Amino acid sequence: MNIEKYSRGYFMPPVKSLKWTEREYITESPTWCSVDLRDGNQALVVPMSLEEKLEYFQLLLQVGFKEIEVGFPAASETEFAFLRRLIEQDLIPDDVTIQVLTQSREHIIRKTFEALKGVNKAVVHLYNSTSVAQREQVFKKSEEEIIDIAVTGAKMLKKYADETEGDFQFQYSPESFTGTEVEFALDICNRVLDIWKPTVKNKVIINLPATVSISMPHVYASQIEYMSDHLNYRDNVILSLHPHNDRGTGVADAELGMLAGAERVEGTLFGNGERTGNVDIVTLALNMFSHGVDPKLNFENIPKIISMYEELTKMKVHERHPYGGELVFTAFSGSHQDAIAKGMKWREEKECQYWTVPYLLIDPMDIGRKYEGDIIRINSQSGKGGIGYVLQQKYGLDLPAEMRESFGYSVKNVSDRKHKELMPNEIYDIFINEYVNINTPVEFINYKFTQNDHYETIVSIRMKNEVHEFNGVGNGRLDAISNVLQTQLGIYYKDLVYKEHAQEIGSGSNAVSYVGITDMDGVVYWGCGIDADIMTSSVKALFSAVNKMVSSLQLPVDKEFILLKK
Ligand SMILES: CC(=O)SCCNC(=O)CCNC(=O)[C@H](O)C(C)(C)COP(=O)(O)OP(=O)(O)OC[C@H]1O[C@@H](n2cnc3c(N)ncnc32)[C@H](O)[C@@H]1OP(=O)(O)O
Ligand SMILES: CC(C)C(=O)C(=O)O
Repeated sequence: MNIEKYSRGYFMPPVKSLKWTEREYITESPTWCSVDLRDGNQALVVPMSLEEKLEYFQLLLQVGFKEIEVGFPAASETEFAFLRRLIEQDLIPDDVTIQVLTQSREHIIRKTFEALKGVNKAVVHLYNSTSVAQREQVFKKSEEEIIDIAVTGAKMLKKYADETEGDFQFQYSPESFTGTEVEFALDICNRVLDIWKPTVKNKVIINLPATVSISMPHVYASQIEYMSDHLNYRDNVILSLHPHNDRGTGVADAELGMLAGAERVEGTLFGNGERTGNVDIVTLALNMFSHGVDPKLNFENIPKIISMYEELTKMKVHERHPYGGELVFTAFSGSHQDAIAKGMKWREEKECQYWTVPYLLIDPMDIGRKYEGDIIRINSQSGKGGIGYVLQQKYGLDLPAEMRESFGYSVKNVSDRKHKELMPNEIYDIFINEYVNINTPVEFINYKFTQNDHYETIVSIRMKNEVHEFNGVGNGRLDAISNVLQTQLGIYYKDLVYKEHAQEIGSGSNAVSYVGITDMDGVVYWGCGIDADIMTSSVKALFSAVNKMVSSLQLPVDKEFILLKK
């Protein structure tokens, strides 16, 4: 690769400006300005139609934006008509301020104010490019001539605003700020401010865009801090950021920029915008949770926001997109699933105030995602914790820890062989087929018990189509039946373990029992019984475990019953 072709194209402030490094976190949310309908829209393959813009505008209102750049009215008929529609049909709520963008060219400014006629209030946003590259290559102008574009535009805005009814606030962006010498950017902004003379009542927005992000975020933060410290009329200036994401650091730029003194951020939903996009306001806003700060935007139903966004922009939210992506709350891998399942249980038991579940930055439910099917999904990388969690959450089956392990391997193997993710119903089917009410080759039919100082049983068992009755005794009922299996059928095992619970999910409320037995070589076999009757469920669990052992050891079953060598 031809690395000699590249070098740094940004400028550090003339004096080091690093106070932001000492601020640990953001203490309040900035003023958000959505530029979806302008910067986002201008980057779409097919910009939105008027009706689509109207629908998107409603979406932005629902999310809670109070400042919305609605377009570049001089750009096209649709842009112009959209603004007219908003004004004429009184679609702008009183607590929302719309914003429009204009170049510093008189016919464009005139058209912009024509489009604004009748508006109650609006931000009029003037820009011109200031970077070395743009001055030299695009405008072919000196610094003074570039300043003149800005100053002339600022004067024109003032003139047209004076001639037009409505409250107008002004915004200026030294476009391509990140490629501009910081002193020059400061000078041009101050020259514009001198024209507009901001007051407490009518503050001016100075917007410092990372039009193209060309440095690491700490450089941008230092540039912002320097500007914040040296701008004239600072108390009457709202310092705004407009990061793009060329280096993949749009969010970092915005966060460090806020630490450095910015009070406002322009961005878009899911980061739509020119090239790699504008900074993603969904991410920035939800990141506020990690500072314990209320972002004052409502993303309670992110699935609905995504579906509207995708429909209107024809863009896709990537599966790994922070917060919004389909897979961002999903763990496939075993150790993550195990930690999440334990963390969720801990949270339930301890009634924790703060969200601390491992691997999950926020509670997915807070943004309209669900636990079921979202958090833990199963493939060949999964483990017993996650697989057990799915069975428990979806089907109310709380397997003993040791059984989870053995079942976990069965499920992983199926997923590995089939080379696919397994859905909860497939996992359930594997469980039912492998463990529940297994009745071949030794089929449990029924039992009777009598109780003295011990239990006596008569148990009916079918083998090879013939039903036999056996008598047995034991300390408990399950023990009595287990003794029949061992002493009369010759199916020997040891270390019987047992667990049961009510199945609260699904139809009816069945009892679920789990039995583990160990053969003479130390191999453990598990079975499960599900039945309306708790005793029957435990007997079925025992027979299931026994049948698994008989089948695995290929023990002969005939009229003479099973004769074990050991
Ligand atoms: C970083 C950003 O996102 S900035 C916003 C960019 N958005 C858009 O461009 C979308 C909407 N734009 C448009 O529809 C059109 O570009 C219009 C209507 C604004 C202007 O259209 P046109 O005049 O036909 O074409 P074009 O945009 O190519 O104009 C370029 C001219 O404007 C000048 N120019 C560009 N930006 C500015 C500015 N901010 N202020 C003053 N002049 C400017 C250029 O130097 C060039 O001048 P030249 O003709 O002397 O060479
Ligand atoms: C108009 C300005 C703010 C812009 O969109 C940019 O610089 O990216």
